[in-house]
Amino acid sequence: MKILTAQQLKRVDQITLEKENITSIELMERAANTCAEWIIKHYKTHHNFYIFCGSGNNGGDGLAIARILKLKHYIVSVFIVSNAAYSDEFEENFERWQKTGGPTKSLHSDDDFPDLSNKNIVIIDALFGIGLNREVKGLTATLINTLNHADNDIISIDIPSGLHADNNATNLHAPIIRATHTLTFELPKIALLLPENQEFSGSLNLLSIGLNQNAIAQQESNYEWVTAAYFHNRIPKRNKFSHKGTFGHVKIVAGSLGKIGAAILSSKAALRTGAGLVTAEIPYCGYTAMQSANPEVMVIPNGEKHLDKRIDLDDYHIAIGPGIGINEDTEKETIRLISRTTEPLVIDADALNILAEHKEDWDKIPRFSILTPHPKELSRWIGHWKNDFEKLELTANLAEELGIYIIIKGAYTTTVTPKRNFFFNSSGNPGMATAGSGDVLTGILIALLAQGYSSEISCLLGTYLHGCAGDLVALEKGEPAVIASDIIENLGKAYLQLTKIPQS
Ligand SMILES: NC(=O)C1=CN([C@@H]2O[C@H](COP(=O)(O)OP(=O)(O)OC[C@H]3O[C@@H](n4cnc5c(N)ncnc54)[C@H](O)[C@@H]3O)[C@@H](O)[C@H]2O)[C@@H](O)CC1
Ligand SMILES: Nc1ncnc2c1ncn2[C@@H]1O[C@H](COP(=O)(O)OP(=O)(O)O)[C@@H](O)[C@H]1O
Ligand SMILES: [K+]
Repeated sequence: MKILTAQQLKRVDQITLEKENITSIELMERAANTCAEWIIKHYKTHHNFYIFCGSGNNGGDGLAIARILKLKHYIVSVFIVSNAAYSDEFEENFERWQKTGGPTKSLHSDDDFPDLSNKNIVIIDALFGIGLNREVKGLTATLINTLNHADNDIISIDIPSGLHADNNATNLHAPIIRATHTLTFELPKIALLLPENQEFSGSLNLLSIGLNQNAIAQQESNYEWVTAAYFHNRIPKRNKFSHKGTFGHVKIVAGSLGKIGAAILSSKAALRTGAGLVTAEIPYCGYTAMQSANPEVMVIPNGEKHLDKRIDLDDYHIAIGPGIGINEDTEKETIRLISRTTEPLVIDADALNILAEHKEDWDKIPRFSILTPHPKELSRWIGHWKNDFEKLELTANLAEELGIYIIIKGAYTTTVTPKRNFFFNSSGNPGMATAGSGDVLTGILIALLAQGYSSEISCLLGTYLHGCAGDLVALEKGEPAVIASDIIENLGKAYLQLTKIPQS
């Protein structure tokens, strides 16, 4: 699903109106109904809503939501930041709201702000949507700060008011609503997916309002939101006569004294993702641990406590890095490895840290290799970034120059491609911020490459499956209890969910 700019979304709104022969008011009514449905479902015990409306169509949404909730017997009050000009849809919905007889207050100064000492009152923020294009100032700025200081839940409609939908980088210190939940229409807005804006959106909920899908597909965008739908028809069935050779031989080059667990996790994840054969090349000190934990894995010992010998290539699909540590010998062998193969590698953890120090060797990294840095590791490759857009641009420069894929790990893990496309992963949860969860991703990625998936699909499918398995664990055990081994154990279920193969 594409991620569009505010301007493109307005175009899509317009095409939807023409193609479906509906009015803007009718589309707004759809949007409001979907929001009201969500609110009623999630706030069963709250009966009192304060709805703050701006003068544009976001305010129009707020007024329509107010009416729908009022007609369902909730206690609703509307507050309008007074303005010289209101949009037509606002005017129409204001009239409809007034007919319900619900209370309305115009805000002319902060003396008009309501008392928010009752924490059970739920605030609905319909001040600004994606039409906002400059910093919020004056009374609305004061109102946003006041709402942020209250302890009430805030539900933002479409986007937290004050946030610029496309690029908020220069607006970070402006007044912006800090929502508990954001109900955004149809597609996520790019600003909602970037870590620098994390304090604003709260839980992000995508609500479909039936925008024209062809119109969305026609818009040019190199930002994509990856959901289960992306993989429809992209995961081939296993051939009845296939054998373990069909699904590739993975080699996990990993581990050092005290960090053998990383190698165990990556190897197991590769098996659970469907690699035909898995060999772990690890220091001898991990031999027994690996054989006991993963009897299916073959082991090639390399070094005593750390990797210090030449790594054989053979026909392996190789991932290198988890737990290898930073040691002179290991450094030498890592660089030797990238220089000797043209097959895509998965490069993670300390292999990333080692290579970050050897810029002169970067051009030896095989094309279409996959690098999996978390932001700290990434900064060793691209240096400091001023904002998240610059981070994406600098990463794309590197991906393009070296012809590689870079997976920036974190919430909404982002795959950056050599063609400068950015894929944001929709699955996963903060429970996955736990030791070894990145090692699991490495095993998944190399197993997908071994099975013949392209580097691009391996990145997208790998990050999606990883997140989906993490979500299944969180659902069952709660986010704090998620551990890397559980993610591995749920890879099968995640795969079944994605391919909808009935479980018998
Ligand atoms: N048919 C449609 O167009 C639909 C629109 N929808 C809603 O409409 C929203 C977009 O509405 P609009 O384009 O009217 O814009 P907004 O309601 O987001 O607000 C922008 C309005 O505020 C003014 N403004 C911009 N920056 C300002 C600032 N810093 N200080 C004060 N005023 C400022 C603009 O001139 C404009 O009047 C969406 O986010 C969504 O909530 C939804 O109802 C879906 C359907
Ligand atoms: N808040 C989050 N939401 C979703 N996924 C997350 C979050 N935090 C971390 N993750 C995922 O967990 C993994 C952590 O990897 P990494 O930092 O390399 O951990 P480790 O080195 O312990 O294995 C990544 O795949 C990352 O995307
Ligand atoms: K809003």
